[in-house]
Amino acid sequence: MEGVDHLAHERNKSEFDVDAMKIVWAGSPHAFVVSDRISKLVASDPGFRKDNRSTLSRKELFKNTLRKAAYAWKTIIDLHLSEEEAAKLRFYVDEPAFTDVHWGMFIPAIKGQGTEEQQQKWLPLAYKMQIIGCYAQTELGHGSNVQGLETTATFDPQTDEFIIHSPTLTSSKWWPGGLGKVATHAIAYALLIVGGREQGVHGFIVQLRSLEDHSPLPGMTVGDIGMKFGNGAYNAMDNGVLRFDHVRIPRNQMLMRVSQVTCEGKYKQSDVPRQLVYGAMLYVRQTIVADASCALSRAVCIATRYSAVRRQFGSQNGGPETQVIDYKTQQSRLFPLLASAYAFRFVGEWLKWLYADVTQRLQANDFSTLPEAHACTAGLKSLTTTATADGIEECRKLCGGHGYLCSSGLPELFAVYVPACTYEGENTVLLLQVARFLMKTVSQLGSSKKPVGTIAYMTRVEHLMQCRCGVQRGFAELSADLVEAAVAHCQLLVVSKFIEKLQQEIPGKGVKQQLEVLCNIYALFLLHKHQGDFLSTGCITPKHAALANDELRSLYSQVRPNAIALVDAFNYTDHYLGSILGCYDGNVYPKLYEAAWKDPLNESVVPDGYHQYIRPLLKQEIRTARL
Ligand SMILES: CCCCCCCCCC/C=C\CCCCCCC/C=C/C(=O)SCCNC(=O)CCNC(=O)[C@H](O)C(C)(C)COP(=O)(O)OP(=O)(O)OC[C@H]1O[C@@H](n2cnc3c(N)ncnc32)[C@H](O)[C@@H]1OP(=O)(O)O
Ligand SMILES: Cc1cc2nc3c(=O)[nH]c(=O)nc-3n(C[C@H](O)[C@H](O)[C@H](O)COP(=O)(O)OP(=O)(O)OC[C@H]3O[C@@H](n4cnc5c(N)ncnc54)[C@H](O)[C@@H]3O)c2cc1C
Repeated sequence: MEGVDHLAHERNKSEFDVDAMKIVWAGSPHAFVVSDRISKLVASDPGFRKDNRSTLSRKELFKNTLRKAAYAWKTIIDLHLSEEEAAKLRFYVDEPAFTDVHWGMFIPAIKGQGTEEQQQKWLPLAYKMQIIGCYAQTELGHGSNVQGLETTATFDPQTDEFIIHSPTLTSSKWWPGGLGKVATHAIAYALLIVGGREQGVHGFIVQLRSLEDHSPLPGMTVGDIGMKFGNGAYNAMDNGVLRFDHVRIPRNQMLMRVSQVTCEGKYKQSDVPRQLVYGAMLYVRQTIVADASCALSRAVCIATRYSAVRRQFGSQNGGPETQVIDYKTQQSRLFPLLASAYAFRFVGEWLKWLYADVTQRLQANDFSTLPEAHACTAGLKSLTTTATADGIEECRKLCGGHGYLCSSGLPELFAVYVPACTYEGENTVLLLQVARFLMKTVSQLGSSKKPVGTIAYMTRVEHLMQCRCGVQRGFAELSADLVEAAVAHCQLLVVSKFIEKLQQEIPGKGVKQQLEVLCNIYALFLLHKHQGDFLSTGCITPKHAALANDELRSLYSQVRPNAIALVDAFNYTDHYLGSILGCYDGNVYPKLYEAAWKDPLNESVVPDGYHQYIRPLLKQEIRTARL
């Protein structure tokens, strides 16, 4: 039935002010207004249609992405959108594209690592998209180990230039988004060699393609690396390969905020720590954490709405069957994910604040909080992306067979999302960074250097004081356990930031109560999942574990009547959700039925290939047919 809200009875059950929750989710009334307006603008514009993506060939998909990116840019200019509105537009267009890396990595790298002069020269061009940049760090042979990169940048004092070269096959740049077919420029990372001495990896601005006809400049071999996981999905992005053959660039194209090379060939290090070369990664990891809550909430919204529509078993006297959302097993799989989506939202908000704080300090040459910011961005990026990728897949299973259809939106969401566990730092490698930071802190316990901020709790953990002398030994041997410790530390961060959020004033009838329920679910679910660790370390008793489990069940019952309203609070349009199972009105079956007939296979009743392959088989003519 068109126009009927099949989930109205669910919405009527809710016990809190959904509009007020929408503002909490968006972050502020202003953020809500912007997000709401831009999401509707994108949804209502046929230029941003995306429902046909899964049936396009790679070339069609890519060209369509180019068209959309150009159209989005035109929209931004025509409507005079602010940077905030433009970023929302990119978000709701919902398609990975070269523009993400241009705005998300190329520009931040120049801002963070370029001198004032370099920023003045390059940023205006980049902001107007008169040049399009990518971030070329990873190589065929080296991704995680940045110090192991093989591309060289050798200074030639005769010409005042760097010679950028790929000495081996494994030194070919491999993976950078936008590099394959679009970018005109790259921030290329290379081992700096000055006067025959290696000075570590640095970033260089390198022009790749002609600004006249887009052909690669002399000395560049560049192309796309090929199809990736999932049809459609991340294949809209032209991840690329690039080889340099003694490419010369002017000396002033080395990003020189951290260190400089003079025209006489002297290498000078400023007071700025070398780690700032990694600054763009710090920035992107922080945005990835914020994005995790979006991806997870989207999957949870689909699975929750569909779970309220779907009925199986339990019919009494010919009445309707039971909504699957009423099964305790469904609730125990779904509601912790709902709670996680909210938890990641708030920790993402906090991380944004932390990032802004560290950036401000860095500008004032205060580098004291950089290690903590690195540990937090790395650890939370790892934790939230792993949980989100797993959560999306769980949501697909929660939708049963229909979840496997592309029209559920979940396969594509998973395929687009799952590389977040690898890019911007492989998740285990990042957890090892957190472990290193934690172990360093433990080794300093008892000294005059008191842990502050997110590690202040360590002084209160007596057990840590006892093991501090042994922590410098056996890091590699114990790394699997240390990674678990790093996860636990990050979980503590997520829980504590959720609790801090609840200590703020939160207006709206019943809103705070709902958030308290979700916070308790998040914390108790973790306790339940890791109860073996809690019990074996004596942190809780078996009685505590049983109580936690009882409490969880009671909390699930409290969420149940509010579940649909809690996902409505994400305020996602049907366009953004891209899912028949998750559509706002819950009118799932007619929409699924209708969509099936739009599949290209159904364009003809008798399929192409019938006369060639099916008929000969049926007629037992297969041995004589030319296949
Ligand atoms: C107006 C219009 C507007 C339109 C708007 C549109 C908006 C669009 C916006 C889009 C926004 C965002 C979207 C982004 C899109 C993202 C797409 C994703 C694309 C993917 C890109 C990539 O993957 S890039 C490549 C990433 N690569 C990695 O992450 C490599 C991982 N490896 C590392 O980071 C390091 O090598 C490693 C951390 C493993 C270091 O290992 P190690 O060798 O042991 O360490 P060293 O190098 O020696 O370093 C030693 C010390 O440095 C510390 N440290 C390391 N990293 C950092 C860091 N980042 N910050 C600070 N400190 C760091 C380390 O801990 C050591 O410290 P110590 O004290 O010595 O122990
Ligand atoms: C979709 C996508 C987009 C990307 N975009 C870009 C881009 O725009 N620009 C760019 O420069 N790069 C990009 N990358 C590359 C990405 O940053 C790297 O793939 C990532 O950093 C992981 O490095 P790797 O591939 O070398 O993995 P590896 O390090 O080879 O990982 C393989 C395995 O080894 C393990 N491992 C590695 N080191 C250790 C260790 N020290 N201890 C224990 N275990 C270890 C890992 O945990 C993992 O299980 C992209 C990648 C993808 C998938």
